[in-house]
Order: sequence, then structure tokens, then C-alpha cells
Amino acid sequence: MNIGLTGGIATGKSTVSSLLVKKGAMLVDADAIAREVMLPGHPVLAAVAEFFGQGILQEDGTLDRKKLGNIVFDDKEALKALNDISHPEIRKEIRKQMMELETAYPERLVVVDIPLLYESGLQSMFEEVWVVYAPRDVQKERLMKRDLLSIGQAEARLQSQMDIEQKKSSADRVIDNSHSLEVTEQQVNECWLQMRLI
Ligand SMILES: CC(C)(COP(=O)(O)OP(=O)(O)OC[C@H]1O[C@@H](n2cnc3c(N)ncnc32)[C@H](O)[C@@H]1O)[C@@H](O)C(=O)NCCC(=O)NCCS
Ligand SMILES: Nc1ncnc2c1ncn2[C@@H]1O[C@H](COP(=O)(O)OP(=O)(O)OP(=O)(O)O)[C@@H](O)[C@H]1O
Repeated sequence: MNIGLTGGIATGKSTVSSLLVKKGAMLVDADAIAREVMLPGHPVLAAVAEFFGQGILQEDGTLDRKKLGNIVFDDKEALKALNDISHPEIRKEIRKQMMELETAYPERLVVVDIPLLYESGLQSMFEEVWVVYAPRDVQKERLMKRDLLSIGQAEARLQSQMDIEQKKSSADRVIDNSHSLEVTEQQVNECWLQMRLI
């Protein structure tokens, strides 16, 4: 059994996936995979540095994430180029980890946390898609606070993704994370029970 877990930037996907793991789910984390392909020595990082220039690397050869983020979230063409270079490898690794976990743990729920699930059209990979929701102004506020971004930087990142209301209306289940963590945990428990009955 599997679900795709998505939402917007900073709506609380990691928060919800941690709660699901605490209940016994197995997790595939697309953001973690995206970080692995950007490590020194990986062909994806080499291709990214070739396209954007060696200036996006730090002295020790690691990616300057802040610098690349500032370039791509302000420039649609640059973001598309980064996605075209990195997403095929990220998708391949997501599929691989998902299959490995489903084979090794057939009784467990496999949760695949993918921020860009709808943007990449990956709905059909999953039995259900759950969206972690928070309204745009809450999302923006949490993003600025967590990543120490200015209003302009936060707006640019939000602008680079599908609107959260659109994701919400496409979801099989919605977990509303605009209130306290207790309220979120109650909804996670309900979704967990319902999934167990299927
Ligand atoms: C541009 C990069 C270097 C910025 O790094 P940074 O450490 O600032 O952000 P981080 O990777 O933690 O991402 C935070 C959030 O930004 C959003 N985001 C990241 N990449 C993208 C993208 N290509 N398009 C839209 N939103 C994105 C996601 O909601 C993600 O959860 C990095 O995000 C990256 O390598 N992106 C390309 C790979 C990717 O698409 N990853 C996200 C989906 S798997
Ligand atoms: N219910 C809540 N109330 C207040 N703050 C919250 C709540 N849920 C999450 N947060 C905070 O909001 C921020 C975003 O949450 P989280 O990192 O879980 O989101 P995310 O969707 O995984 O983000 P991203 O996709 O950008 O990595 C974090 O700083 C987190 O501590």
C-alpha cells in the first residue's frame, strides 16, 4: 500500500511525514533524494555545474544551494533547465526506493513525500494522494521564518509552484495544517485509520 504526500513549500509535509513514520509508515523522501544527486561526484551535479557555470560550486566542490536557489527561483527558464537536468534521476530513484520498500514491507504503508508531485504529473504512481494544506499567507510566513527569506524571496519560491488551493482541490485527502500540531496529528490519525480499513 502506498500514498503520495504533497503540498506546497513549507505547508508541513515533513511534519506530517514524521507523524506517519511514528505510526509505522515507511518513508521515501524526494527532497533527500534531490540532495543526494547534488553531492560532489554525482553526474547530476556535474551537469548542473556545466550548465550554470562552476561559480555555483563552493571551494570544496559542494553546491552553493543559496546561490542556485536565488538564480532559479527568479527565472522560469533557469528553473526549467535545472528541472530537466535533475528530475529524471530523482524520479528514477524515487521509483526504485518505493519498489524496494513495498517488496520488503508489504504490510506497511509506504509514504512518498514529493513536493512537486502534481507539477510533475506523478499522481498515477500512487493509490492515493494526500495534500498537506496551509493557506498561502500562512505558508509564506512559515517559509520566511524557517528559511530566513525576505518577502520577495518567499514570493518567488511560492510562484514557482502550483497554487496550494489547486493542489487541495485535486487531493484524495487533505490534511489541514493551518492550526496547532495537535489538530494536525488528529487528522493524521483519522487518515491512518481510514487507510487501514481499505
Ligand atoms: C534549487 C535548490 C538548490 C535550492 O536549495 P534549498 O536548500 O534552498 O532548498 P531545498 O532543496 O531544501 O528545497 C526546499 C523546497 O523548495 C521547493 N523546491 C525545490 N526545488 C524546486 C523546484 N525545482 N521547483 C519548485 N519548487 C522547488 C520544494 O518545495 C522544496 O521542498 C534545490 O531546491 C534543488 O536542487 N532543486 C532542484 C531539485 C528539486 O526539484 N527538488 C525538489 C523536488 S524533489
Ligand atoms: N501546525 C504548525 N504550526 C506552526 N508551525 C508549523 C506547523 N507545522 C509546521 N510548522 C513549521 O512550518 C515550517 C514548515 O514545515 P515543514 O518543514 O514540515 O514543511 P514542508 O512542507 O516539509 O516544507 P518544504 O517542502 O519547504 O521542505 C517549519 O518551520 C515547521 O516547524
